[in-house]
Amino acid sequence: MPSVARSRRAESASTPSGAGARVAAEAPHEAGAGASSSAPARGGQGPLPERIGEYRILRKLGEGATSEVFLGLDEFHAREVAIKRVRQAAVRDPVDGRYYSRFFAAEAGLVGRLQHPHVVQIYDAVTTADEQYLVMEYVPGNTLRPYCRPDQLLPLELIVEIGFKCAMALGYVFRQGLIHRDIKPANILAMERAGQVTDVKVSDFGSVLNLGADTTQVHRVGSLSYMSPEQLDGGPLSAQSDMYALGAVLYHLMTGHPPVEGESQAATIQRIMNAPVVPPSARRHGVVPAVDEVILRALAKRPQDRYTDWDAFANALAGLVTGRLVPRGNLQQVLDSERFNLLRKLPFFRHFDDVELWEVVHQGRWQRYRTGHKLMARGQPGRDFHIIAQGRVEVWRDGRKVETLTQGMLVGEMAYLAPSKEERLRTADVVAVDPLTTLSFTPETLAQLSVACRGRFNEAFIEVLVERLHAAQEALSQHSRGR
Ligand SMILES: Nc1ncnc2c1ncn2[C@@H]1O[C@H](COP(=O)(O)OP(=O)(O)OP(=O)(O)O)[C@@H](O)[C@H]1O
Repeated sequence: MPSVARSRRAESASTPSGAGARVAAEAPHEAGAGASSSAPARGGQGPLPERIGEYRILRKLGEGATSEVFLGLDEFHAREVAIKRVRQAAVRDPVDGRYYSRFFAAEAGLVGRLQHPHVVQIYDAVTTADEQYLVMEYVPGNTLRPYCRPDQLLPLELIVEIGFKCAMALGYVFRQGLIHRDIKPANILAMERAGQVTDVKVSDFGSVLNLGADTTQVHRVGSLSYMSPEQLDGGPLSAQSDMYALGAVLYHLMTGHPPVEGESQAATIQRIMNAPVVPPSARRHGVVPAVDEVILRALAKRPQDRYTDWDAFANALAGLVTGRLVPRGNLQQVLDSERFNLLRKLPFFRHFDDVELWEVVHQGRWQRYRTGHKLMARGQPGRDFHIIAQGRVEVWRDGRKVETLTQGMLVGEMAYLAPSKEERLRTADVVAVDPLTTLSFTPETLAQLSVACRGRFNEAFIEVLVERLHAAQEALSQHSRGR
């Protein structure tokens, strides 16, 4: 939920709906490295509860202005969950209590609704006489907040990658008719492995604006440093308002400073409305003008000067990676965004939607092979199939080259699709003739995909097989005409 603090100006400003003005004051440089991102405004540090509802509590993960978040065990589904329990003192607050209840209700309204690999899933919302809590997907790691500190900045390329994933996720959210309204580093959870950020998930939908359902609005919800001019002004909100906020988060991650700072809240508000933003390149070595351009466009004062839609913003970010406009730094491996964009171009995946494509990126096995590598040998059993992501292979049978397969084509699917074990033998030798990258699946890894995604694979397989059948018939009829 958004931390709520009062801005004098915001309080005194009129709001069309008559609802109170809510501007969360962010203190950008107080970012701590721990899991807990903000000090509780009210309520104390109670002892760790043993259980919350049906969940066994393992430890505390963090706390915000209005709630505490615990790691719990969902024994029924055998999974760890994050449980966000609203502080009762906050709900009972005579002044702000009703807003806190609204924030809870907003998130509770999204149970089971948002299913995207880069959005934290909300599994359940529970209200009893004594407590209110949300049960969410557990994201092991931290928020992005510590990485805004000038001494802990992430590599540029990773920041752009984070931006791409968040833009895709927020595009998905917007297609559900929702505007997040409180995109800030503390609301983006970073999964970490061995101290490295490996993935991100957008969280905390307490401030969400449901375009289809919300008839009255609480205005000026959000966090000052990342708030768009129109949001601050109580104007109509659009996807471009979240775009501004994401641009501000990326700016902060790149430079260690929010795009606009003032000596006071009033000064910050004044600058957000009027002052030009210092380009990121002036604040971080290695940032090229193309990066400035992408970030500054998201931060344009007028919504119509930002990107027309989320895809355009995501593509502009991806273009920085593919165009090698951000230095590779320590990250030599292929990035998820590159993989995603590569698959998106392949005809095999043309019927997959973004969420399904992300599943493929995450679940498939990506491998590189050198030129000359024998990917498959005739007569050997095989259960996996490969999709050529980059490079070419030659198919040899009886000492004769029968085919050259290129990017986007399938290899080994016949053995994979064969109905019986005896038939699951490779019928040809397959050799890489270029440095090769493939994405492969076995029956086991494919079974881990969602039903919808497996359905897409089946559709694509059928299309490939029908194309092959046509090609074979064509070859046969040519052969018989030639005789
Ligand atoms: N799904 C999750 N998985 C792991 N940790 C989480 C999860 N959700 C929240 N946390 C941790 O709990 C902290 C507080 O969560 P959150 O920001 O949602 O609470 P809040 O009361 O809404 O805070 P605020 O009002 O400051 O935004 C986060 O900063 C994060 O460290």
